[in-house]
Amino acid sequence: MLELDGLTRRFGETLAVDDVGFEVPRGAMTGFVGGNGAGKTTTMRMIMGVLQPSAGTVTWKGREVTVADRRTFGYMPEERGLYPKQPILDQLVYLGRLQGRSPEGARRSATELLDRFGLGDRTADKLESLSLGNQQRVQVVAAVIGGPELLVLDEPFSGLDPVAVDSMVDLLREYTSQGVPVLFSSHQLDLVERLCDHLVVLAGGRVVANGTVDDLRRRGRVLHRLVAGTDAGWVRSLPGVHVVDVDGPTALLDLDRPEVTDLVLREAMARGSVRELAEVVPTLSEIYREVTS
Ligand SMILES: Nc1ncnc2c1ncn2[C@@H]1O[C@H](COP(=O)(O)OP(=O)(O)OP(=O)(O)O)[C@@H](O)[C@H]1O
Repeated sequence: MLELDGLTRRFGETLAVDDVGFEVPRGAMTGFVGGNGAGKTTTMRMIMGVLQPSAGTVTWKGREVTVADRRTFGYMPEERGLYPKQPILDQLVYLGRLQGRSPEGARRSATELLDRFGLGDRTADKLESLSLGNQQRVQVVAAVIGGPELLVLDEPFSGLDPVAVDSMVDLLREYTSQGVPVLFSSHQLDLVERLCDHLVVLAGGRVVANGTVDDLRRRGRVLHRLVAGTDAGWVRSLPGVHVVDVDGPTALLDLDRPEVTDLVLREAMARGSVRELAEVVPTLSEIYREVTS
């Protein structure tokens, strides 16, 4: 498990990362979200040792992370790390060797991974000759080529088409199923909602939410949708009911207490039929807006 504690980074007057603490558990996918400039990249750079923290610690497997530990981490930096003018396979083999793989092992893994991403016939091409999405796929291969114990990926899904997203998701799930903790940043909340076991939301350099997606949903405001047989305007007069919206027979309600659901149901039945009375659980986008506003 990776743990950050009190991690802080200043750039002159700018407090880019402010007392950030969270865990990236084993075998789980942790989504790292936040608006532009929230501090995600700076945090990831401190995890990887590319930037020194102004304060705080990064702990790996219960002790302060070392240079040797970081060699076992797979990293996909925001600025991407590969050389545009070098052949793809050569670079990947080189990186694999830097991370302790044998030349044959690195070549075999790189070829298999490139095949998987549909790039098996491009191995001798220069990186710059690939489309941006395909370059991105190669960058991910570079992050995993050493057989990482932890993956830190800065916006790995940006610019990928849906097929490439699915290949990447499958690949990352293979790592989490082997126990590898994965931390990735993204602005694509639908994807984060689909993928993540665990979520950390950053705003203005601080952690404003941290937990499983289900936890955060439960903490959000759960509304109820009533679809009555006829106009539902009468709900306005019920005690304990705050009407968010009424449109003909459909009403969106904020109830004071769970028991108020029974009252709404009884009243609706007494006035005719009830087509639906259901909880409306907030989406991740709604929770995100709430915690970052
Ligand atoms: N090298 C640097 N020198 C000065 N300020 C920096 C530096 N790197 C980052 N910052 C500032 O730190 C803050 C956090 O930036 P960071 O890149 O970590 O955010 P981010 O959440 O990754 O944003 P984005 O989603 O736009 O990539 C910003 O105000 C940024 O301008």
